[in-house]
Amino acid sequence: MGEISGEELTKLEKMQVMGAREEKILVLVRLRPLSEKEVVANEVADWECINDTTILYRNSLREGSLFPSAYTFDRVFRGDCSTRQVHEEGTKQIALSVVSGINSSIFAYGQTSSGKTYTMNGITEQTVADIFDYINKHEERAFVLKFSAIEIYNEAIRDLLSSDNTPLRLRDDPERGTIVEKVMEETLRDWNHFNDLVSICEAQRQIGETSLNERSSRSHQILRLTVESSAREFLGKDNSTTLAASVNFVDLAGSERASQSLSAGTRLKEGCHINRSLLTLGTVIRKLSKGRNGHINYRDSKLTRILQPALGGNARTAIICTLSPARSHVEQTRNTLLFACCAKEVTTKAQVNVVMSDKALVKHLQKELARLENELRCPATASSNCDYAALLRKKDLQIEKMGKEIRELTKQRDLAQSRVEDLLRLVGDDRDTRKPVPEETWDDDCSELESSLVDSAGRNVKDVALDPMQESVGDSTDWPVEFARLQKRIIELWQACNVPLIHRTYFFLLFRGDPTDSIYMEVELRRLTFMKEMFADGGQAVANGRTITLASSLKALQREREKLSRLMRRRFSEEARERLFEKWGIGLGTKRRRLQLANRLWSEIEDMDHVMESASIIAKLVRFTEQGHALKGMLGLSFSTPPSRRRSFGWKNSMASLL
Ligand SMILES: Nc1ncnc2c1ncn2[C@@H]1O[C@H](COP(=O)(O)OP(=O)(O)OP(=O)(O)O)[C@@H](O)[C@H]1O
Repeated sequence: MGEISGEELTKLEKMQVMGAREEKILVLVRLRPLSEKEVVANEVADWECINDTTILYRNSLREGSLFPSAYTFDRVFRGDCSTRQVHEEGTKQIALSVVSGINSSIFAYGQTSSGKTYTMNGITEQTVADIFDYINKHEERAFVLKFSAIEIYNEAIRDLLSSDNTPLRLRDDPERGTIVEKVMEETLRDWNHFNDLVSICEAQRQIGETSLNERSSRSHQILRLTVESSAREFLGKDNSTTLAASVNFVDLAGSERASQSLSAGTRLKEGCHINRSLLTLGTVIRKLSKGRNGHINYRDSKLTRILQPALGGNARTAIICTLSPARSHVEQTRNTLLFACCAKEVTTKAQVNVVMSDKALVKHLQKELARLENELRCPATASSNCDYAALLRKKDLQIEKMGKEIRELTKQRDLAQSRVEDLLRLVGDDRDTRKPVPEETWDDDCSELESSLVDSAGRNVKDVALDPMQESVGDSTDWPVEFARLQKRIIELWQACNVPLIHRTYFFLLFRGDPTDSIYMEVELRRLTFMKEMFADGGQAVANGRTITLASSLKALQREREKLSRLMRRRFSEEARERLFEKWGIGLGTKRRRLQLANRLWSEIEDMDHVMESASIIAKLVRFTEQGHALKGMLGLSFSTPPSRRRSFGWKNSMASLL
């Protein structure tokens, strides 16, 4: 086992090789028996599981018909079912996906005292026992298990394996999504070690007292087990690959209203936070249940940020909704069932997560590239009867895919640059805000903008491509139609995000509908969607000490227009300028005509003639036409161009060393 250390794994390149598997969240309902306290209080059990999938409210006649009396889920468990049965017949298959490299999450949701902790403790224990059992039966693979545990209490994250109470921070990692910074991760030695760690967590978890449940857990708890495995046969060899995935066990705090647990003082404060997190969880689930359209507010609470992959992302998910059968809890029970009904409409897209070693990945890509290039050169040998154009098209698409993979690899090698920095660079460089730049330096500005374009296209492929919530280019076979759709969407987003006009112009003129352009279109679309979301979310970011907001990008855009207007005097003769003013309806007697024209460029984005004309003017101003072809080559996927002839950028140098 020691051969694949955690450190070693961080050096490996991660790749998702299999197509995503889309499936609905598995929703289970578990009814607990009446508690002793409820029996003593002469409570009546009003809920009954009438078969394996349906739960019935038996008191509906007395209550009238305002609510449905029967609810159907993937599986319902009666009060006398054991947790083992819930695991075996409900969660086991999903939880155990983790050994095959598929992320999974098991949640317990329900009001206080309904049995969440009781259920999750058992499910966690049995899953870990199953994993150890699996490991014992698969000696041909070497496994590493890592365990971490956090709680979210009053919207502060605490490490349950550490006695340090300092709240942990969340960070958006371009590679791994939202991560909890500095969380302790213990490598599990054996079953006893696991039990020791769980005991530490239990002791650390905040326990409060409410009138509903004397040992009510007031925090959300997330236990995470990461499983990595490699075939022993290939360990340490060039072609070694590792499966890596995590399973989350999530025991949520009670979903009841703060008022209902007769909370006061500290308890009331807790209740508000708990409700805020659960409210966001409810909103996210409700929105997702209606499809993925529109903004999903994952970022509104720590809980949903951390659990984003489990809620519609790269994971298999099961939610166990726990219920008390007591009549006095009917309102909360219905709320829980409503949540469960929404949850069963939500789909996730799990993938097998394969980690490849540097060498294995490069070797694989080189081989594949050579094969594709060979087939392109000699199509007849590839298939004598098939349609040559169709073959070319297929190969083009494959090459695009390969290019994407290669750039993913280079991205890994350049972790120093974060996605936000890349985005900020594109929004515009406002280092020159304090002193105006003389016209003589304009060409430098252009090349700087040009570099940022190349840089962003080269570096952002993987992080944007991995975001499951982003819009995707899809597999449309009708490329011209798809191209027009993407182009329109990108132009709209440029406008919405105040993207510099030179960037728009370069991009617009370079990518004119060639099928191999699709990868750039995809990157651009996703990058812009992310940027728009960032702005929409309140939107500011800091890079190199500079803050960029929607407002500052607008200012930068205005400065760019002013620079362009100054450049018109240098690049166009007076006669040419006058022709342009006339064409653009700018009165020759009016003031600041050049600025008027600059202000109109790229302003009517619905009109493609206007867009084309704007791009053509800017291209002349920045002498883009002379550099166009070279620039496209520099964007990184021109396989036929020897690396030495390309302009040199950091990430491309590292690429050259790989190939
Ligand atoms: N299915 C069950 N069978 C028997 N007893 C159960 C069952 N579910 C829960 N209980 C008991 O009910 C009580 C409350 O359960 P538990 O603490 O798990 O509730 P909870 O939903 O986690 O509450 P809280 O949100 O306040 O933490 C415990 O004493 C537990 O042993």
